[in-house]
Amino acid sequence: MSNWNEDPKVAESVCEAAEKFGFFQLVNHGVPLEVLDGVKDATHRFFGLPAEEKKKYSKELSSTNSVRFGTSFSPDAEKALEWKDYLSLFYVSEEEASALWPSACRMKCPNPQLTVGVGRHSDVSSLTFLLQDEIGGLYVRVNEGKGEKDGWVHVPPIEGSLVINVGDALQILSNGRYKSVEHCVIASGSKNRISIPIFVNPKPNDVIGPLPELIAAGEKPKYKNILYSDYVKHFFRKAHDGKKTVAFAEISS
Ligand SMILES: O=C(O)CCC(=O)C(=O)O
Ligand SMILES: [Fe+2]
Repeated sequence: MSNWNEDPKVAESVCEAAEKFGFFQLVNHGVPLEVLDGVKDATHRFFGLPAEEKKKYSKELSSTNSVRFGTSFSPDAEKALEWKDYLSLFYVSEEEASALWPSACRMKCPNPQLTVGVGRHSDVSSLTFLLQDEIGGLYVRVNEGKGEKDGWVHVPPIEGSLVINVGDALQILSNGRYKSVEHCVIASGSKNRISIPIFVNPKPNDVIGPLPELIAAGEKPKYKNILYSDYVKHFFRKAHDGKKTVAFAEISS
């Protein structure tokens, strides 16, 4: 990204990757390495806290909806729990973040072949920016529905890079041009992996649908207009189930 301003090829390859794969990694993005390392250290510090400390941010005890500590994805809906602890921080403003976010996790998975870290899903966001550590385990679906070519590709950790992926909201807004691709995380048998995804979302009260310019240009809308908060609620009502969330917005033919 270092010369995106001068070199039009940078924007072209971003568009091409968003159309073809829906996933790509950014390097030389200008976010200093120390900042990225600081975020990873902070994540380790939080998950390294005693269980009682972390529990203060659980759904039952947290004093705010903007900060939530939990486990799995939707424990009530999952037959087998996903092997994941998370701390969700909903960024509203700098003031709120400094007042409410915790100032500062550990388990080894005894049988990684019997579990998933994060089940197959696509993100509901417009775009996701993901900082992962050096352990790896993120897999992306390629050639979906293309028989033998259908498979999973590992997203190798690259120091200092950010993994970017297109989410369902952008797929819907672009009327399917940019693809929100299925992905999952395989748990490591021996190491604690951390990742910090930043989901850039429409506002809960936004109505999203294929952009009017696209329809004006003669495209047939593939998706209905939907309230984004309804879409997100639909996502969280289910266990992770691949790419099925977007069917909620599809116009049935
Ligand atoms: O941990 C990762 O690399 C990906 C996590 C993920 O896909 C998600 O939280 O939506
Ligand atoms: Fe995801």
